[in-house]
Amino acid sequence: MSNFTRSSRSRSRSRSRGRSPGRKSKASPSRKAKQSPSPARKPRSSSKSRSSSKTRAAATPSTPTRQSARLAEKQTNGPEEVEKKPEMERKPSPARPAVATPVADKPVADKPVADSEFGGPVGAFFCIVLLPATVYVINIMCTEKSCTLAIPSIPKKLSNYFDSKAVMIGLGWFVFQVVLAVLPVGKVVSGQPVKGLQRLQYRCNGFIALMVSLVALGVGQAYFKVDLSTVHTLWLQLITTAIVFSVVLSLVLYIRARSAKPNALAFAASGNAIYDFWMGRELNPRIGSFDWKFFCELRPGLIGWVAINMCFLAEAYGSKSGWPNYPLIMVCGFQLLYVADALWSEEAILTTMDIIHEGFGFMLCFGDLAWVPFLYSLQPRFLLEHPQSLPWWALSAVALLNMIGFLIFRGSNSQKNMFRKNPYDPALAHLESMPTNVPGKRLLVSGWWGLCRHPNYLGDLIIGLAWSLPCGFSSLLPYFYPIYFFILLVHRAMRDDAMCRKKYGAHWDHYCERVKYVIIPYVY
Ligand SMILES: NC(=O)C1=CN([C@@H]2O[C@H](COP(=O)(O)OP(=O)(O)OC[C@H]3O[C@@H](n4cnc5c(N)ncnc54)[C@H](OP(=O)(O)O)[C@@H]3O)[C@@H](O)[C@H]2O)C=CC1
Ligand SMILES: CC(C)=CCC[C@@H](C)[C@H]1CC=C2C3=C(CC[C@@]21C)[C@@]1(C)CC[C@H](O)C(C)(C)[C@@H]1CC3
Repeated sequence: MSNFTRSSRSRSRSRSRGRSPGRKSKASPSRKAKQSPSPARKPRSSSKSRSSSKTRAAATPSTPTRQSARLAEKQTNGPEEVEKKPEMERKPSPARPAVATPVADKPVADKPVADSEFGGPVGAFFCIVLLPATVYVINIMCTEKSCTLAIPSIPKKLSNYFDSKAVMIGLGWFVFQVVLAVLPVGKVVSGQPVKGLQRLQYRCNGFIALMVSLVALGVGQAYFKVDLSTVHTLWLQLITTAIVFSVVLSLVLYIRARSAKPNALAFAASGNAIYDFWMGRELNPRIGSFDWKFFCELRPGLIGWVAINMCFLAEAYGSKSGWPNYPLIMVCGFQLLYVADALWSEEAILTTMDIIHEGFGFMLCFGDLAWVPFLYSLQPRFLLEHPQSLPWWALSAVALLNMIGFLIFRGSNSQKNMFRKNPYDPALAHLESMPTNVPGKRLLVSGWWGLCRHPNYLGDLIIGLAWSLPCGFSSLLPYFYPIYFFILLVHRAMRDDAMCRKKYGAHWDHYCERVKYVIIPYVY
């Protein structure tokens, strides 16, 4: 047993002994459910918090003075610091020691960070050049003729890359998605408070947009004889359209952000043109209530990815070669589930790093509009061009793997989202959490979030593997997604760790001691 755990137990015991029955009843669940204060409530100074502060101050060697301990208590025991369970009902809780963290740290998240992420401006420059090149290279390496890691024969004619029809399809799709997004249907949801500004409002009608888009595709093909295989035929030309469009949009956003107010700027805004173009200078660029980042993250690219898969399915069905292509049907089904779920739980994205922290620059713009639709559909395209036959037991095992990944992914994302929206949600009453120095922000330390610090990444990685396995093992390229995704998520976990350490200071270190593993319990 670590020192940490041992000391936590003894502290919990000493707290329990000193509590009177009266205090116990004060904290009874029914009473608390009634109290269930909103996150905006003013801090209370209850006898309970006074008694815990004594324990805290005593158990905190690094607390400089009693006065600072009292100040810290005020800071820590904000309105959201009410415990989820009455003290006496709790088992000695390993989450307790976090209360006894050094208390001098303040939230510093609003300060701009140095231009150090992604290797600074130089790293950003290489990302801007190399990532679009990767989209081309992977898609040129994996074609109908062959799909290997060998150096590809590169199409040389300009018409292989540019086509006016592809431009019309790309722009038409984008405008169609804008129209669906601004329709006054679907609920309006408040985002998280960021940078001390008012919560922004977001219209969530993504699931409706997905349904309308899929119906439009079906109707287009059935009644207007739209040839859906055009998407496959103009593949490289569509990629160019998406990349050029994302460059233009990022440039417009960058220029616009030069006149943005300081508090509208992203945390990473540094003043360096290349770095800011990559990371995004403005946090939430908007025209009226239309939010570019929220829109691009979930609509044109994500729905476009599913639409592309549907075009591949229609083509496979039409050509009859290798039909019924069960692996293709299965992977398209998995990916449809993933996207439909993202749009069904659209408001959950409001508590993600992208919406809260990232600016909207080339990284997200290109990632959303080009990287996602044209690389995440690699497995379905591979299966269309190279049909595989898998035994039923292999297909069943892959389906099971996808479901396990999905349960972890959705379960953990929903748990965190519910907790961030309302820490007093009765559905979360069984979970433990620990306070931080940021008023209103506790950290979950049990349930999914007690297993590791990024259970949602774990689920997502399992899902990613399940998308590639039906492609068999004849080529490594269909495994590009899980390999890239693992690197992305490990890097993302490191970035998130740095941001949270900045924000929560020593409380974050205590949290990391409590929840030791990053993504894979007992491994990493
Ligand atoms: N398919 C794809 O290409 C990609 C998918 N994703 C998926 O998107 C989802 C969101 O990812 P991402 O935004 O990176 O990460 P998270 O949704 O995990 O958000 C991280 C934030 O959650 C909060 N948090 C962390 N730990 C806790 C805790 N114990 N209790 C409560 N809040 C906590 C912190 O913010 P705070 O405390 O400020 O609230 C932290 O900054 C994931 O499921 C990921 O797999 C991500 C990238 C790419
Ligand atoms: C290499 C490169 C260009 C990186 C850009 C990263 C982006 C591709 C991803 C950053 C975060 C993303 C998320 C999703 C898609 C990929 C990007 C944009 C997401 C919308 C997928 C669906 C999920 O359910 C999600 C909503 C949780 C997720 C949010 C993050």
